[in-house]
Amino acid sequence: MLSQAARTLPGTKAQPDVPIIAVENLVKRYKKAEKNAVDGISFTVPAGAFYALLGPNGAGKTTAISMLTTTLAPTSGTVSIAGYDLMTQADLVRRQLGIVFQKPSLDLNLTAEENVRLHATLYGLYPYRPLYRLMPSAYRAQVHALAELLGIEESLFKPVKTFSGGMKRKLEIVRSLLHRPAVLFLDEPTTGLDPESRRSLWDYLRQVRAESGTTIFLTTHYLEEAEGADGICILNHGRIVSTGTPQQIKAALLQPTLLIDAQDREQLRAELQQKGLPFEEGAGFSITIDKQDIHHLLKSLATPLSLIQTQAPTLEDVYIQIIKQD
Ligand SMILES: Nc1ncnc2c1ncn2[C@@H]1O[C@H](COP(=O)(O)OP(=O)(O)OP(=O)(O)O)[C@@H](O)[C@H]1O
Repeated sequence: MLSQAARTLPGTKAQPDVPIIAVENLVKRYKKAEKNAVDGISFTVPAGAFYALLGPNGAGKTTAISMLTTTLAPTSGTVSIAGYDLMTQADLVRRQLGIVFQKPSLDLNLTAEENVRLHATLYGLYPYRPLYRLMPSAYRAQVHALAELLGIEESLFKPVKTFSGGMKRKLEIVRSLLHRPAVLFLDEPTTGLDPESRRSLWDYLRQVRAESGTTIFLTTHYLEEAEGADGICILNHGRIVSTGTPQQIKAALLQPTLLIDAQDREQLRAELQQKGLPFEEGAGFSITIDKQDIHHLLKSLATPLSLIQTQAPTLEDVYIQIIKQD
């Protein structure tokens, strides 16, 4: 469990019905570029949500997240985070953010705790003391609670160079949560991690959300990581090509597939052709069909079936379709 110090919610102006992130017509055109890298995107993220920004290489994700985190100036548009305006109140916005970028920025020769302490004192959160035990008790309580939350408390005093990739990521997250940000930005946080470390990182991030109410804004290439998101925004060529909950995005684009097969494939193929039903033949006959019509179709088939399966589309199926169509 978290100590009181770590549990305290961020000091933001966030209210449940007011979006914690509001982006309106955001544009970025790099110098000498012929096209906008981010081309007029608008979306909102409710406080406490888990929001995912997806898109293929070069879609504009890093450009967008860099603008939202105040490290890159927008060409035009407005962004407000926790009620503060990105253009006119960048300092206040920055205080609301925790950021974990693609490239780790840890000092490998220091221990995990020393990395955290350096960050805490650089950001003026606590006065610097040369030893952990001399640091204020509030700092020690907070570091301990966060390390426990992320499952690295036993390694706090070990040099970071002995850490696995997953542990380094977790340490960066501990560090980025120290000032109790309202929004935690994660740019492809699980790239390069093995499946087990990825899963464990997600378990811990879920816990972070549950315990602190922190909004999580993520970019990822791993579509299954976005399946559990409250909201998703898919970018391509700098524009939003789809947005909504994973269910809404899937429902709008893909219907479930019915997979059937028979000992007598020829007869089944002929029957499907006769009905004018488009199908793909592979491990069986894959038919895209309205849910209501499945029963009707099955009843009408004379060929004895050896396989009947319905397959719901994954976010990845939908994603590939969206990007192909764009
Ligand atoms: N500093 C820069 N100067 C000029 N063009 C840039 C710069 N950074 C990115 N771009 C261009 O902007 C577009 C969007 O790039 P961005 O890195 O934001 O995409 P991304 O979705 O993050 O891609 P990836 O998944 O590969 O990280 C690309 O066409 C890229 O070439």
